[in-house]
Amino acid sequence: MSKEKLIVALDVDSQEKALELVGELTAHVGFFKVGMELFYATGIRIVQEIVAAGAQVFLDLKLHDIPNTVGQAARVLVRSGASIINVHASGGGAMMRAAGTAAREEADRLGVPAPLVVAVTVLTSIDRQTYQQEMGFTGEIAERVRSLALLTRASGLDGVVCSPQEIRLVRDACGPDFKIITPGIRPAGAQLGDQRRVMTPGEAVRAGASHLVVGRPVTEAVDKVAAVTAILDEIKQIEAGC
Ligand SMILES: O=c1ccn([C@@H]2O[C@H](COP(=O)(O)O)[C@@H](O)[C@H]2O)c(=O)[nH]1
Repeated sequence: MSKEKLIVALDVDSQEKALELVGELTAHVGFFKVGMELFYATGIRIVQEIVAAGAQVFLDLKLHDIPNTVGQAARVLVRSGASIINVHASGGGAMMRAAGTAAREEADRLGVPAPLVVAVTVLTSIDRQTYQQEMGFTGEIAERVRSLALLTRASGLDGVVCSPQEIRLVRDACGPDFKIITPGIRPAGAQLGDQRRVMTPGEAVRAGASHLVVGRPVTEAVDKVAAVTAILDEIKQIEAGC
């Protein structure tokens, strides 16, 4: 269970570096995230290679454009074999419906399982001050995450990306089957970097996350296997009810 719960973010700039990380971690990790840096450097082939190596891929490109453009892009991304693709919820309901419909249609056409399509709510790097003073919102981040999660569900998508600090409110609002994918995961004592709304792996699992996304705490560790093992042990302890 914990092997699928943890998604390691491959934030590197070449196929060689990505496949080296996959090779090193694959005995422990069943899910990897391909984001903009790696995708722009390598294209869709890197996703196909990781899938061929036996792991699942969250293709984190955060599509955000007019509905037709996002729908057509989602159609192409389904051909990669990714298990999860995503859009920005702030693109609106029509855009999200276009992504979901296109992904299901293309998967049907190819005779493959449709990927989960999820929507990013408020980036985990944004804190209250940035949200209100720079971005000009008057309410709380949690309120916006809740309303975007409800819009995501109403638009027929499978779940959201949010910070671990909003897991419980999204779970309460959207129900037990809604996927909640949380970056902003930092083991106790780890560097925050640019992340602002964070929790530890154990806290996020206890709050009800479907998947945890972890990048630098693993990929920048001297002993990456030890870093992953420590996170998995923390997840397992919570799952076992300790
Ligand atoms: O709100 C968001 C959405 C996506 N991300 C992505 O997750 C990883 C986190 O990496 P760390 O090194 O563990 O900070 C990264 O690829 C982001 O693009 C996010 O952090 N927050």
